[in-house]
Amino acid sequence: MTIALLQMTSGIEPAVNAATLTNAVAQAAARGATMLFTPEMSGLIDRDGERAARAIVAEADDPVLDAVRHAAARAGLWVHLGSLAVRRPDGRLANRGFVIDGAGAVRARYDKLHLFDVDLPTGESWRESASYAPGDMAMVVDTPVGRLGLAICYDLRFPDLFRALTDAGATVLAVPAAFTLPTGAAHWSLLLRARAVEAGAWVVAAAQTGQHADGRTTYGHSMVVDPWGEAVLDMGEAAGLAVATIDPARTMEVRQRLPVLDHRRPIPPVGIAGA
Ligand SMILES: O=C(O)CNC(=O)[C@H](CS)NC(=O)CCC(=O)C(=O)O
Repeated sequence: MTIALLQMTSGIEPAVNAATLTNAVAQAAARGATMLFTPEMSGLIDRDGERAARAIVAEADDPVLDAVRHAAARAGLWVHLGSLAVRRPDGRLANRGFVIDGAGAVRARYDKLHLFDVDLPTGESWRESASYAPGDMAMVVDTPVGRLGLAICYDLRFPDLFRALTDAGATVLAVPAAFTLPTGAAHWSLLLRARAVEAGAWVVAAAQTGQHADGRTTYGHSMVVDPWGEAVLDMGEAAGLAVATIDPARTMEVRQRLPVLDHRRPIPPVGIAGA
């Protein structure tokens, strides 16, 4: 099964990002892919809050979602649109991922659960929760590549979410991202490989990369990790499209060889000695 990943340097103009996405859909189909994966915030990367607020609309009015759905239908390709910023009915924003089928229909949505409120030693400071509301539901969805568990970026640091997705039958875990440079260099591949090994599942992580028009820099290194923890694709820093092969039989083989999912135990109460 061939999948495609789009590594992007999304900018501040949704129409330009939409064109990159629709081109990638056509290219991925031409290269024989069954499904395309795109990064977090594919449709807009803009840290200018006022300008972004004008560009971010309700899901039903989102021009990027509309363009990608039509492209998917034209190509007969499934697409995981890693995320878009959308305005919720209550006025707050959601960082929302979409799984779109080969007829252009939205099969699943997922609103990022863990919001990135972090101060880095470099002086970079993020307060995602100032504008975004967290989701209230985790999600798996059946796709041609298997049962797909949905996560977004900073979610990668919370293994409980991935455990829940695995318990719900996920055999492929999607982690679209826009990682920072320092945290990417220190933790990105480590955490992706750990999630794959713990779950005995494929991890597909399409990422933002490079210097964005809003001034930020992202880490890149979109990856596919197999259920044994081996990185079968690492896209480095250049933007563009790559393909990889997902073998569902490999999941079963690894889960049989090392049946950690069957060996789980309810964790008994934790004693605190010396207290
Ligand atoms: O808001 C946008 O425009 C795009 N979204 C992001 O950049 C998000 C939220 S600020 N970034 C992360 O979650 C980085 C996590 C990370 O780097 C880590 O966990 O180390």
